[in-house]
Amino acid sequence: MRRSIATVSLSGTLPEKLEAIAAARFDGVEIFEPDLTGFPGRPRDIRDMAADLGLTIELFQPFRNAEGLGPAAFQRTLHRLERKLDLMEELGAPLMLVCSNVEPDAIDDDGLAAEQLRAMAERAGARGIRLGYEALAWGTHVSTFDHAWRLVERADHPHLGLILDSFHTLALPHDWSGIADLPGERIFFVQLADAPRLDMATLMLSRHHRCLPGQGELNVGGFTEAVLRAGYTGPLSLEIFNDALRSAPTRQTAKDGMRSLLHVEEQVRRVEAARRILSDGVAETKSIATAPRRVELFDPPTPARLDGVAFVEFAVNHAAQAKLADELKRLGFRRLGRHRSKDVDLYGMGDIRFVLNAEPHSTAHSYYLLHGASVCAIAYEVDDPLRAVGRAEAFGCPRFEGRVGPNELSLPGIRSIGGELVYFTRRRADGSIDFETDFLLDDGGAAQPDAAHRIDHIAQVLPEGALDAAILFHRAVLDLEPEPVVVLADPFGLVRSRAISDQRRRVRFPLNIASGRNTSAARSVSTYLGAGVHHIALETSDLFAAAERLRATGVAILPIPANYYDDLAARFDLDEDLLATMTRLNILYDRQGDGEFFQLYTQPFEGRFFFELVERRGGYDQYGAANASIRMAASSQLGAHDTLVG
Ligand SMILES: O=C(O)c1ccc(O)c(O)c1
Ligand SMILES: [Mg+2]
Repeated sequence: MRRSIATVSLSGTLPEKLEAIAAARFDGVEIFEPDLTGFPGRPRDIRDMAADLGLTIELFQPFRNAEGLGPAAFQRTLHRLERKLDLMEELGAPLMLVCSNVEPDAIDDDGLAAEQLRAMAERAGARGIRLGYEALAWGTHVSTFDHAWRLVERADHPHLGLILDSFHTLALPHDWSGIADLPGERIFFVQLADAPRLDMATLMLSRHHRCLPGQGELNVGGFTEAVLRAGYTGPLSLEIFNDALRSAPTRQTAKDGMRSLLHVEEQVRRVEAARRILSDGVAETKSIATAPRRVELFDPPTPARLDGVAFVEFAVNHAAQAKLADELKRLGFRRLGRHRSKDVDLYGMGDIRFVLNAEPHSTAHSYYLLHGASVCAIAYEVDDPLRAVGRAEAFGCPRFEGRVGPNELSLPGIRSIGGELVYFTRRRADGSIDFETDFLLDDGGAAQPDAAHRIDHIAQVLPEGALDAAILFHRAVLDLEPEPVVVLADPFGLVRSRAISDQRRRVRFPLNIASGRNTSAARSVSTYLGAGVHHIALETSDLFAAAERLRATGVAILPIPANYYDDLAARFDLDEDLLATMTRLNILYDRQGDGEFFQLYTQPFEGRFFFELVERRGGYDQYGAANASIRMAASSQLGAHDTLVG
């Protein structure tokens, strides 16, 4: 598959954009006219620049409000067209995007529009240039792909074809199943963009909130599969109008764009596979469903099976190491061992493993210097760690090789987008996890019942604008799926939160973005330079027993106001004794259908992160979003130092 991107998708000057696009290994580029008009050189300089970078200029766009015009206005269109064809000849662009007329006075006459498109195609054809007609979703008379196709078919000119754009096709409630029946050779170009489903005018959604495929909620994979089934063989080109990307780092956007296209290609394979299974046995649909595809698609190693979080690694110095160890012991963790060659301790409770890394001259140490005591790595338990790394590399993640001492294992790992490390490790037949061989294990200490047995979720805060990239990373690399966005109220602003998780809910990450400057999440990001783990929730089978134990060992629990419990009593029919116990133990509550959720929070560690204990009953599948605002308000009442992560 040839991969392309429109220059409007990136920030920067035109040369910066082209360099970033080439560095991310795109094959081609759509030149968006304002990028050219504002460039202090001639079109031929742009052609040379693209050629030097190994980029094909696929298309020049947009040519607007060209059809459905009265005679005088159409004469002006033809005049304008000739000037732009001059430009395109110099630019070396073979295809012009003509979008459907959006002027209120456009004439509603298909015959006229088709005739005018034909006249334009005749002019373009004389120069060896082709025109592609695209329906804008807010076009005055032509707003759907099938209407645009009827005009193209009626105009019947070899230099006129159809341009399909996933946004315009999928954003409207319009049946797009006919795409696969279009003649593929008449589809001249395909643009891809995703978007969230927001209740706003399509024009606003398109101009400001498009996002990379995989970051939004449109079925871009299904759309692309239909386009390829129609027999289309041209490039897939990203066209992302997005406010945040206009100011995001250019190279990062280009890299994310490539990851997104690769993700779409894999989605297409999945749609094809599902279609093949569906059509098995239905003879007449079988040939259509399994007609050989004409282009090759990205085929990465399949996702490894995710069985959970194997360990979480904290970057600490000696003082923080001792303090965190003390906190963990009060929570019920035991020291399980010490690293063979490094200043690193392993703590555990149930299946939970925390690594406290105070080794000087290590990646963890650099992380500590930059961010303070914080989570610097997360390791996943998978069935095949090397396949997991191979897949991540295929999606453009740099592999990480740490320093390995004698008798130590080299853990396969990658650097994640925020700079933290991601490791993959495997459980052995004897039940131990691979990475534990690096530790000289203690022989235990007094066994006590575990307060918690596994990690339920790890919540992270991300800088403004980083959520979409994080969603795409986890989706493409780890095959996690995003859950719906929720908005949480902090006393000093709003926090947008979107969780991503695997189907079996072995791994769950709520990702939080603070939109104000003063929310706890925003202050945490600015104080500690970047993203980070905000809290770790541990799952327990008996939160009430665990809470009593934490009280006894002196863990500082976040105090919850009495008003909250009055409100609970009003909202839910809860047993009075239960409510009294929850009040005493600062346990919060939520309900979803028959499912119930109990949770409590510890006070923040060094103002950086905290722990949560949760008990899920009866299939409760959320995170107590209703309680997050209570938590943020409650922690704002703590001492100034401790309020940072709220
Ligand atoms: O918003 C627009 O005007 C616009 C222009 C060109 C396109 O290809 C498109 O999808 C939208
Ligand atoms: Mg478009």
